[in-house]
Amino acid sequence: MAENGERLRRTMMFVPGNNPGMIKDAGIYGADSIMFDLEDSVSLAEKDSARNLVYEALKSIDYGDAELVVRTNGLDTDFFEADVKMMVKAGIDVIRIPKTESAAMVEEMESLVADAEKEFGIPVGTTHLMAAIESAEGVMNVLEIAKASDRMIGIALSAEDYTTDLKTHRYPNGLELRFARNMILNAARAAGIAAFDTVYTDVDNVKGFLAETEYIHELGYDGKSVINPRQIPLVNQVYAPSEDEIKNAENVLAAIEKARKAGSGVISMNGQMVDRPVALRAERVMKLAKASGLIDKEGHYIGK
Ligand SMILES: CC(=O)SCCNC(=O)CCNC(=O)[C@H](O)C(C)(C)COP(=O)(O)OP(=O)(O)OC[C@H]1O[C@@H](n2cnc3c(N)ncnc32)[C@H](O)[C@@H]1OP(=O)(O)O
Ligand SMILES: O=C([O-])CC(=O)C(=O)O
Ligand SMILES: [Mg+2]
Repeated sequence: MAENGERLRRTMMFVPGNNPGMIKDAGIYGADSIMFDLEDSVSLAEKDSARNLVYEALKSIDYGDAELVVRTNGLDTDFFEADVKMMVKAGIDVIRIPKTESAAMVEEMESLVADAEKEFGIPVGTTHLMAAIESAEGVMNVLEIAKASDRMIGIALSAEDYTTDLKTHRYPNGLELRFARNMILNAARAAGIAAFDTVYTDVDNVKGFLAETEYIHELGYDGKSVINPRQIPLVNQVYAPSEDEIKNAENVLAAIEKARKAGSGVISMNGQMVDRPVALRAERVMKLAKASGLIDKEGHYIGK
């Protein structure tokens, strides 16, 4: 399984935990993170068999560099403890907590995960957590949720449940999600973790999906939960920097290096001030360019 820590998470693909075919092939589509779902895509009758299926897949299938995530059933269900135990035993990278409403819920999950790590001889702290924000209560408490544990790598908007809770539904312009999207992004940044946007369920609507992805990319989101492999290249396309952005980032990094050698933290580049935040943005552009296959080993633009 992949290392956690600072990594690109443009796409996190939901894979229903009761679907052997989808589970078997989930690694071939190039998702940055693969999320096996034991919660809402699995019927009550299939909860135990899905858990076993995902466990066996994690033990036997090579998913390459993808980060492996599982969405367990909720803390208030009869399946939650067994889900956590088996997924930790399988060595999952990240557990996605559904319908998170408070720091106490993250702490409860953390305690169970720590017990399982001890039981299975896994170093305590290995398994990371993320929280899905799916209700008004979750949005109002999002900062305490984001900061609730050192294991937290991200928080995600889950707009299907959230709009149901708000007594609205999803509209093409996304106005009903504005408050939650801004709250979640700001809480993630305040806590130093990743922010993921919600799924887009109208899988055949490429135009609508691209518009939503461009919007959350502009807001600053790290990436998006997706439900279908066809959505992966579309997200990657939006997150791929342009030639101009890459060349500018190269110049910024060269300029800041020149400044550093001269003992300064700031330099002028074609009349524009370059300092630390500009350099940090340039580094992120280069990281995305590399992931998008747009630069060579030396870090130079090689085109699309
Ligand atoms: C509100 C929530 O909780 S959302 C999260 C829970 N929901 C999910 O996890 C849904 C996951 N997605 C799916 O089940 C499906 O993609 C659907 C129902 C949305 C669309 O189904 P289809 O239109 O039949 O998919 P499509 O024709 O694009 O499938 C193409 C291929 O991709 C595979 N595929 C589709 N979705 C996924 C997926 N999420 N993970 C892995 N493989 C997938 C299919 O098995 C198919 O493979 P094949 O060509 O080898 O047969
Ligand atoms: O996390 C998601 O985007 C999917 C989900 O459960 C929801 O929208 O309620
Ligand atoms: Mg949900």
